Amino acid sequence: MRVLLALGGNAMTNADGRARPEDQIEAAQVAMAAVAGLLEDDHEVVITHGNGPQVGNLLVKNELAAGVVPPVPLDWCGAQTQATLGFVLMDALDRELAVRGIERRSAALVTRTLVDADDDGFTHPTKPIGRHLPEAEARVLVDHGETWEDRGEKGWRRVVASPEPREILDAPAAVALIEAGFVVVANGGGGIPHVRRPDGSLVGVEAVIDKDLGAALLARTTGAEVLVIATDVPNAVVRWGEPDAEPLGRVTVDELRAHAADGQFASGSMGPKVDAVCRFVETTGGTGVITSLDQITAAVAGDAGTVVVPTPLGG
Ligand SMILES: NC(=O)OP(=O)(O)O
Repeated sequence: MRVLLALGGNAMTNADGRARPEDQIEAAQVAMAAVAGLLEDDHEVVITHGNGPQVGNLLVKNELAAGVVPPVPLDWCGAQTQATLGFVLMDALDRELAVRGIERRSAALVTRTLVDADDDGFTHPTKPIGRHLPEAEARVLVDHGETWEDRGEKGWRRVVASPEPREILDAPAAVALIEAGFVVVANGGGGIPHVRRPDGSLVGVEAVIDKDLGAALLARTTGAEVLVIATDVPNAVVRWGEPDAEPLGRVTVDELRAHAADGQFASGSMGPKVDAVCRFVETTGGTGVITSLDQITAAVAGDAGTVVVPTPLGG
């Protein structure tokens, strides 16, 4: 089967959310063990990844160095994260494949994604990026024109525009590489957001696309049969944090949509993951999976994780 694996920002940092190079290399190694497991089971694997921590760190570097070297816009920062995380993932996969004696080549594709210039996301920033700060420090940055919001016990986090992904512009290149046998890393950070000008040309815009929604579109566009959203918990859970909390196993897409409508999944964390797998299942009839990295091979076999399937006719 062709499997699209979406790695969250947390899968590319250490347990405290730190994104030093060594943290990212170590986290990538864990993720690529899961990919190698899927390859051993004869699946084709396409990988995408988040970039929230990394793109936020690049913006901070921009600000600190502004008087010395020219700052670059947010779409440039997103492109830089695709390149950096792409090579880190490829190196980690090569190491894992060598240990297991598997021969497979990989490629990381700088990928542009089309968004609408008048998307509400440009006027209502929702995408959390970068580090958490205490409220007092965040409010100083708000006074300088940035948008920050309270993200709970970890503190405040900057939020930026996050328009809806409409088209993976470079999907044909990804498909060509997949068909040629490559393990492809594509559409990192949801893709580099672009709009089409009235004359038909493309231009990058300052935003960060939700990588789960980008993953759902990439999975559909590349003909994946399974979309796996890897996160830090083995299942989506209803009544999270309550004594009768219930991890969801196999559910229909209508059942999962009903839980979402009931407010069971937090926006900015489990909410977009649930929305992404539902979109994928609804538009393709394929299977959506939400699970942790260590459960991925079992989840793709239907034996672990939250496995979302089409609602039967009349169901
Ligand atoms: N772009 C994006 O959604 O990144 P994270 O998953 O790391 O937040």
